[in-house]
Amino acid sequence: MTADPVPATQANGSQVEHAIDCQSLTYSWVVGTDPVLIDVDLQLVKGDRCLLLGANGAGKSTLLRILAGKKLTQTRCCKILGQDVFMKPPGGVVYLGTEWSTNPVVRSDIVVSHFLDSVGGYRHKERRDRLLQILDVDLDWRMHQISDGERRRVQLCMGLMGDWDVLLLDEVTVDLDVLVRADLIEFLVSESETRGATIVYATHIFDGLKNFPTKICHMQVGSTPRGMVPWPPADVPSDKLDLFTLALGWLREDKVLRKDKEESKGRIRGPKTDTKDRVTFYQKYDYAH
Ligand SMILES: Nc1ncnc2c1ncn2[C@@H]1O[C@H](COP(=O)(O)OP(=O)(O)OP(=O)(O)O)[C@@H](O)[C@H]1O
Repeated sequence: MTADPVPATQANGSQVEHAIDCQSLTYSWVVGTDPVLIDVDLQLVKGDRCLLLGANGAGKSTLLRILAGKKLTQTRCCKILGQDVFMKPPGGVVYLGTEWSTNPVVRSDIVVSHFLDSVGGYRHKERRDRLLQILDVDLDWRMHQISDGERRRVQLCMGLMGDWDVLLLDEVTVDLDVLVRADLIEFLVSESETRGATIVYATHIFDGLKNFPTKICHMQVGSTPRGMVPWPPADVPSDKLDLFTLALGWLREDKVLRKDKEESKGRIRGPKTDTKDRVTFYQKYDYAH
């Protein structure tokens, strides 16, 4: 049993009210195996918009799923709006991930207006109608006859039409066309600026995002060594801000680190040509033909 996380303190001695407060989170998918998250810290105040940036397999989705209360962790170190995300999940937290669109229910013959009503759309008519416009959704679409991007737009409308305070977005904008994506980003910025909504957004696509984040969290092979990096950086003029170049530099660093880490455990990616008794796929293919 570990102690509760320590609340941060401001310069004047008062405690900061965190919207998300995750400290020293370590997590293994299978107990007793190597952790995929090691001492992860993620602390955001209301109104923050955090870009979660890292290589494939770095642990972004795992972290977002834990924050969404979908995974039981051995230590109690994640709070949202002051409440333990698993033991006492707070209201107002929306998690949107890619797995939703593979659910057979959302690919069945159901009209979008019925679908949205079935998840409470009639209770949030004003916001639902605003989102229908931003996301350019046709209420007469049938869920089994629409494209992946159109289905994603319905998912976003469904997720965002209620009263949410914290939004956890896991790469769900990847199949949106650029116009819908740009309008959605603008909507999210206005939600955080006007009513203090807090957003964590994991993505590999940085187009049109340079004015989105207030903080960047670099997830490096399961850790967060840089903490919360303020964005935009004070010393860089706005025409020189470049998320893509920043990400590329960090991911090159991560690749070396991950390789060293894996090699120290005897794991090597790529073709297996390093041992005497092991033949590669191509060698096997040659023998067989
Ligand atoms: N169900 C699972 N069981 C065991 N290990 C898993 C499981 N899901 C993910 N992992 C492992 O956890 C690590 C982190 O995966 P995660 O999906 O969080 O990465 P990610 O940063 O979101 O990657 P991507 O950018 O590819 O979405 C990976 O090494 C992955 O192999």
